[in-house]
Amino acid sequence: MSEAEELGALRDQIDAIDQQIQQLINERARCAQQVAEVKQKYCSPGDSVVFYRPEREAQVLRKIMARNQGPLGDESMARLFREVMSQCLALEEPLTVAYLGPEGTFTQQAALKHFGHAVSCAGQISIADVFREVESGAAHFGVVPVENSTEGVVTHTLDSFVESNLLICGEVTLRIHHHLLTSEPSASVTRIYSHAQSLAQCRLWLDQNYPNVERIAVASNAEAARRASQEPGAAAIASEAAAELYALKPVHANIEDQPDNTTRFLIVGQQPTQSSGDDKTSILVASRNEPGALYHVLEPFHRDGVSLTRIETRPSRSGTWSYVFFIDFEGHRDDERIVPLLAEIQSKAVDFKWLGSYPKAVL
Ligand SMILES: O=C(O)C(=O)C[C@]1(C(=O)O)C=C[C@@H](O)C=C1
Repeated sequence: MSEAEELGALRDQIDAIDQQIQQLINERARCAQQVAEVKQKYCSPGDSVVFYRPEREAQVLRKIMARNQGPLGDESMARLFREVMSQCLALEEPLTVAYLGPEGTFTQQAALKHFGHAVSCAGQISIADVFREVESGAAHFGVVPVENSTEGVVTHTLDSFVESNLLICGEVTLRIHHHLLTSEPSASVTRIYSHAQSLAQCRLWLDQNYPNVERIAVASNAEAARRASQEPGAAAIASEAAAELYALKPVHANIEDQPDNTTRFLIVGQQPTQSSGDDKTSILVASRNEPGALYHVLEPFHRDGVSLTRIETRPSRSGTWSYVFFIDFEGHRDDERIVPLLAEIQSKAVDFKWLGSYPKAVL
């Protein structure tokens, strides 16, 4: 057989398989439409129907990864299904997701990684605006950064939870790669723009490669890229998405000092999320300003063998030298062993707020 004949035979097979996949995807989409009707039928009058179900999505993606046998990798397969589910959900209800913008930020990438590309993303200029959009109902959900593996916690996000009644309904992590972007030859760069956190994450690389070039912190990496596209002699540290958006060249790729630089983002919404079987819970606890206060809050976790995944301390705004603790731990509020634990912590704390129980990040 000639090359053309061999390719022709294989491509006929691919066409036939595509036809089957297409039919099956539409069959799946019809099921999702029926699911939407059932949700509407059983929704109590006066309540709004909840179409997006983070716990079910996490379960679907986990099953896909567990049964995958290749040659496509588990994560690649899950990403394909992530998009299929995203389109199915859009048939039930088109979602608007507010994120910390502008367009081209890592938070937008995180939003698309979590929800897939069938949602409409609405970029906001601050974390407070993301919370406001969701609280007012202008957006169904919001996505905000909460911690970075090299730079630590995003304090604006934690502080927003003190005032807000929004609940965490998901988390997503993103490997952060920074690139030096410019439209000029790299030797003629006289200014480098980026967000302060990104400048910090590339500090050693900048010291070695651009020791005498001015570093200017701006509101976001996307804003840095926008400036680099307009000002002669300017470069930006930003993502590949920002490079595409502003037609800049990545003259140096992956310049972050820590190769495993990762940012964790939270999804916030109005409704509580049911247990997915592998969840995390976030709480806010204010304890008495006395010796051993933190120990008393944490002791029940140790005693019951519940793993803490994170603890952050923030000054409380209500009194000098008093603190609130943000605690993340493994388990769901409705889990048998978590119910009494939370009741005990609540009884000991001066102030207690459940911020949400949600599926651990799958992708
Ligand atoms: O199972 C549901 O509740 C659905 O609506 C179906 C489906 C899916 O496509 O699998 C779509 C949206 C939900 O967020 C979860 C899952």
